[in-house]
Amino acid sequence: MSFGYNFKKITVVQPAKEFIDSTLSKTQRKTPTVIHKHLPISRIRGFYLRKVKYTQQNFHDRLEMMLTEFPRLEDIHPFYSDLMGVLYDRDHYKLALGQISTAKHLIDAVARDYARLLKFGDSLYRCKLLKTAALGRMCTIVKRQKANLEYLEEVRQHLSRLPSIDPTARTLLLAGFPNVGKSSLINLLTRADVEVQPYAFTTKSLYIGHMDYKYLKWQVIDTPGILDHELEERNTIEWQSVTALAHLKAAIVYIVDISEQCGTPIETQIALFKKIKPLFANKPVCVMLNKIDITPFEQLTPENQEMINDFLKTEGVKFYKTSNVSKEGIMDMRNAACDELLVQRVEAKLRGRQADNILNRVYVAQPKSRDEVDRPSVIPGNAPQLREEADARPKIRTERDIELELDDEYMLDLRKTWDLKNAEEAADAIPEIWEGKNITDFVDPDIMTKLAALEAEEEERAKSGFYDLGGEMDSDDEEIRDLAKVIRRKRKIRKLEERVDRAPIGRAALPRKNDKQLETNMQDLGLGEHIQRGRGNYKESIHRGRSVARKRMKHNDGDAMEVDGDSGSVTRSKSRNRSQSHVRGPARNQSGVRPEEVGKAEKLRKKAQKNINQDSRRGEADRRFLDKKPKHLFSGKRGNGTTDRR
Ligand SMILES: Nc1nc2c(ncn2[C@@H]2O[C@H](COP(=O)(O)OP(=O)(O)OP(=O)(O)O)[C@@H](O)[C@H]2O)c(=O)[nH]1
Ligand SMILES: [Mg+2]
Repeated sequence: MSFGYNFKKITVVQPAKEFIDSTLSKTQRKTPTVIHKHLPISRIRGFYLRKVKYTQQNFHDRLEMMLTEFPRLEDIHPFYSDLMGVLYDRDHYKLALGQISTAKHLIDAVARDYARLLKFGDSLYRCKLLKTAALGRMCTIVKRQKANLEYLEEVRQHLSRLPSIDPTARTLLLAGFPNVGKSSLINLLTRADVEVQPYAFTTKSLYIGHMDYKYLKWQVIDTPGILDHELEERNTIEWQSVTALAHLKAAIVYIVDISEQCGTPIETQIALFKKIKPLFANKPVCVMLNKIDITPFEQLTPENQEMINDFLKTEGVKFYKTSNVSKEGIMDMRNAACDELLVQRVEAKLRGRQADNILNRVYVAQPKSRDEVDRPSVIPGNAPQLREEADARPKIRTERDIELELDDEYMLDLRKTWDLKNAEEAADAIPEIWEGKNITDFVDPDIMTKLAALEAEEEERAKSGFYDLGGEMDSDDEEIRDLAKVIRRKRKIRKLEERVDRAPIGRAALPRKNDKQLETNMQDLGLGEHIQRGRGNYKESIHRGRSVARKRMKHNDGDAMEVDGDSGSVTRSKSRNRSQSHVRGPARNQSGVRPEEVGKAEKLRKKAQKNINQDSRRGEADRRFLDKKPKHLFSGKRGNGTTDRR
């Protein structure tokens, strides 16, 4: 709606029960849930106080939102104010909002009282009881608003479906008895598709349609029919029409069915017009004598003709004989009504202060000739001579001319235009500066000679066949590679075989790291290298060949060969695993650190971790949903069972 009312965007009003459920559930979800009686009492109090405050805040916010979103009857256009008054009962509406406001204050008061009481709570149990009482009282207050909330929701739904009538726009308002052809007319004038039926009270509420006239936008409003009786006896349906007639500054089109097909005598229709005429004060009024296709004016009974002739004498009202079926007179009537309204609106605007203000600000310039003298254009006498001189002057050869002349060979040289004291300096090199240093200062003056020498050397090498050797070595290379492949394969096979031999049956190999302590002990005893991995009993560990062999080799001991015995050429450890362990790098916390600084690094690591550990200690607020969809939050409506689990 362009005029500032947005009745369509009011938030849904939940029924009391759902309102309470969702608010309590929110408290449950958003506040800590674990407290212990051994904790300091201040913490216990804070825990429950938070729950009370949080619930109050939520109730408060939701109620406050209702109060701000539902329009206040005093603040909106009188048309809407009255229409809402008629449709929803002004008193009921105001009372409902008033009670919501009271409920809001009561909830605030409850929270305040219990917050005070909670300060004296001396045990978890008492604090909990106080919290329960506070929440319970708040819920009771909301529960009492059940009827109001339901009513407001109905109002909200109805409001959102009200036609978007702009009370200030250019409007044609159709009025008359039921069944005279108002809806037929709006369907003719606009694209509104209002229901047309041959019985009374087809239209039961206001309808709006839009049309263009004189490049302006117009709204046409169809109203329910009005019966001829006293104001007090009118029903809600009729009252809507009366409200529109009373408050909208529109051109009124009053329709009279002269064929009496609608079931109402002409006399009654004219009587109604006279009765509601005060509502038309200061508005352009057109009367349509409708359905002339059924009964033309001439075929009316003499009494009726006379009555209408009398009626025609009414001052300030224009009459048109029309038919919605043959469309006779419809456009004349519409144009006249619109024109009249336009004139009236312009006059009203000019009367207002706003128009004055605009005229004061706008100045419309109206040029006037200063005298009657004829002033033809003048060409100075020496003009041809000046032109000749200009032509005779030698032409300047521009850079563009040169470019066109030279075509591809052209090079833009901006230096030639430089105006220097010594003209030859124009071609000087300009020092190139990079990071505050002159680049030429860093150029090796002999770089070119050095490069030449290098190139000469390269050439020499190429000539002497230095680079040709590569191809010949290829065959040798391949042999070595093949051999390496065979060796690698053999090694792999042997490794696998050994593993098969040595695998303890039914017992997992003990990972080495678990034996740290024992290992060091063994090392202290000088047995470090003899730990038999994967076996439990270290005392029974066998001496392997390699380490001994190595030691002896260190001492140049000839007996080394004898220890292995089986092979004369290769000295090999009996444990392949062991023999390859030294290939693994140092421990992760030692790699990249100097050995003497390992301790220090470890200390630093622990220190850095300390704060993190302290901060991430799990507390009561670390609420985790082990169950991602806790039943009580997702299981929808509850049955008749207890609700005390909150
Ligand atoms: N012959 C004829 N019938 C018409 C004319 N205008 C309306 N009607 C008929 O009159 C009947 C009532 O027309 P509506 O347009 O529904 O009348 P209404 O004033 O909107 O009636 P309510 O909505 O009940 O107040 C319908 O059957 C129309 O076809 C007309 O100019 N000539
Ligand atoms: Mg109608």
